[in-house]
Amino acid sequence: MGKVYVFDHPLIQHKLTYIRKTETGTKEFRELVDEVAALMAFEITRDLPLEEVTIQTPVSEATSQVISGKKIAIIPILRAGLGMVDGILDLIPAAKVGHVGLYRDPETLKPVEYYVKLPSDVQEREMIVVDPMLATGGSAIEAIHSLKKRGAKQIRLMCLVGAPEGVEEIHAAHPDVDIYLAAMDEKLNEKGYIVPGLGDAGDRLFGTK
Ligand SMILES: O=P(O)(O)OC[C@H]1O[C@H](OP(=O)(O)OP(=O)(O)O)[C@H](O)[C@@H]1O
Ligand SMILES: O=c1cc[nH]c(=O)[nH]1
Ligand SMILES: [Mg+2]
Repeated sequence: MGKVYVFDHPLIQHKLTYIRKTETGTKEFRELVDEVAALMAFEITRDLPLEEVTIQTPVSEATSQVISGKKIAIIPILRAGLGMVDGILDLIPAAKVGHVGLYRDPETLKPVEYYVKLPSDVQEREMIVVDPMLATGGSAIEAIHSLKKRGAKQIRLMCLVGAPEGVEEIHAAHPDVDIYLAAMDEKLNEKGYIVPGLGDAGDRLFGTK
């Protein structure tokens, strides 16, 4: 069974509060999502393997540590996942970026896939699937399924806000995938929106409503 981690760092929680607020406009919303994604990337990379190297400081020779070549790919679920990419790349500039295009049908709440483009070395990379919202879980389940179908072996899911219903569905469909959240909210409403949530992440990011 996959694990769920909720990042309780005060900076993440503070910024998330402003992301949630109705009066936060597109520009600020976008900046805050970017900043929270970077802070979450800092937390999620805690377990990256290190190796020792010998270097020369201005004073002496020293043994020091560098990240030992772990290959990472960031996979935003379009559209809203795009809002998290730049913040993560600020911390992991060598990561490759793959895209999975999905939208949730507003009537059925089922995901509809319209685009997939991944790095060619999918099998060797650790994939971090990103999307601000984990609601019913349908979109993330489909995205992860799409990655596995193309050979991905190591997959993690990073979202800003999750609903308990969606987390449960991911565990059932993909027990090998750990989930990383900035907040676990209360529930879904009758339209499949996260309560209290932050509204429609894609529309708020791109100003389409
Ligand atoms: O867990 P689920 O119930 O599947 O819902 C979550 C999905 O819904 C939103 O995308 P949306 O369909 O609004 O597409 P968009 O990002 O293009 O706005 C969100 O960004 C997730 O991808
Ligand atoms: O609350 C929700 C649920 C799905 N998609 C969103 O953007 N927000
Ligand atoms: Mg949307």
